Amino acid sequence: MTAQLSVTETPAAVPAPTRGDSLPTPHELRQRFPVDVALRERIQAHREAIRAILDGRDDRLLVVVGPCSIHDPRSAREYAENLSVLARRVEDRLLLVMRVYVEKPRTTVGWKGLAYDPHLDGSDDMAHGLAVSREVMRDVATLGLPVATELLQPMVAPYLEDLLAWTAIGARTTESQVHREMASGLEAAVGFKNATDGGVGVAIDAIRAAAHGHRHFALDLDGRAYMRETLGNPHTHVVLRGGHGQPNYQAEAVRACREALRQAGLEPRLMVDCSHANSRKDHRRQGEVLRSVLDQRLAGDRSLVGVMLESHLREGKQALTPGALRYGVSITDACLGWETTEHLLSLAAERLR
Ligand SMILES: O=C[C@H](O)[C@H](O)COP(=O)(O)O
Ligand SMILES: C=C(OP(=O)(O)O)C(=O)O
Repeated sequence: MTAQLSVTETPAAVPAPTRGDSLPTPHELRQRFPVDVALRERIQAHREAIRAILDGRDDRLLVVVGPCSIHDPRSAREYAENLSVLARRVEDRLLLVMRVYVEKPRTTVGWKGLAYDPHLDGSDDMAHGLAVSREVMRDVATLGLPVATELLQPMVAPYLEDLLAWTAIGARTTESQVHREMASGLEAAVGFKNATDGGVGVAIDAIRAAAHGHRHFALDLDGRAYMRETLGNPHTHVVLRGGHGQPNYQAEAVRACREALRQAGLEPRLMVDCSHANSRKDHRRQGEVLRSVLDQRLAGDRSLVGVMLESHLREGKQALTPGALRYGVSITDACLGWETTEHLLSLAAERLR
């Protein structure tokens, strides 16, 4: 017999999603913030420099460094100016790439980044968010710095990817087929983070999947759906970021990952994220992790091709309290301050000389 619902048990109606504002197409934003020939060549040179490090043709250390998230274009530009000066000072031993992270993956909910909510007030002015994200990235690249970001929402990629020299696929999306497909068609090198539980296997699977060509659903520069055919991206690597509060930057964990890569028939190349679970979310510990990576490199481990640091103008983090934000302080994960960052990277270059 069919169960009857009494009047009081009427199921609640599921609210239909509402249609918000239209967004500009990637083509429109590329026209508004164009990349001229000189800048395009510079970005290509940045990509090539990163590929050379990954291929072992350049023995410098790749350093992806910058704010956990960009929330204020002015402080991002000031940070980029500082970093570009430092980049020139250490360029003989380090290739500095700036984190310009405009999308944030959240464990549950929270502010999702500049591209989503540029006014930091829940108004989610995404049209402006995309524009300001592209503008900041272009400014950073114009200063001569290679740009890194995490690509989270595949629809966002066509708005930004011509500006990117290095891309992360985050711990929460490394296992996603959609992200592996996207990575397989990027010109920039891609770092796949290990999973949030510390599992490295998903990042190794991701490298194999992204190395393949794919046909997948995508949007073109005019926002039309199409079938995208990719050739596969051979310039990818694992990023060890620790998991569930346990670090995985120490020699034993690095050796285990290197072996797993070899067994999968892949080049052993790794980046260590000095933040996240590797610092146990204490930004002050990032220096310790960096020192360990340098010790391992100097002891002969050439599989360690890069490090990542979360750093802003000022140390720590702050709650997102509209109208009461301190300039240059992260509103997502806690970061190293500029002076400490400069000191650590100057020392790192000195040790590698
Ligand atoms: O890198 C930033 C955070 O670790 C990541 O976005 C998750 O943040 P949440 O756990 O605060 O949501
Ligand atoms: C979100 C990030 O890292 P993960 O994916 O490792 O948590 C990040 O680097 O900003």
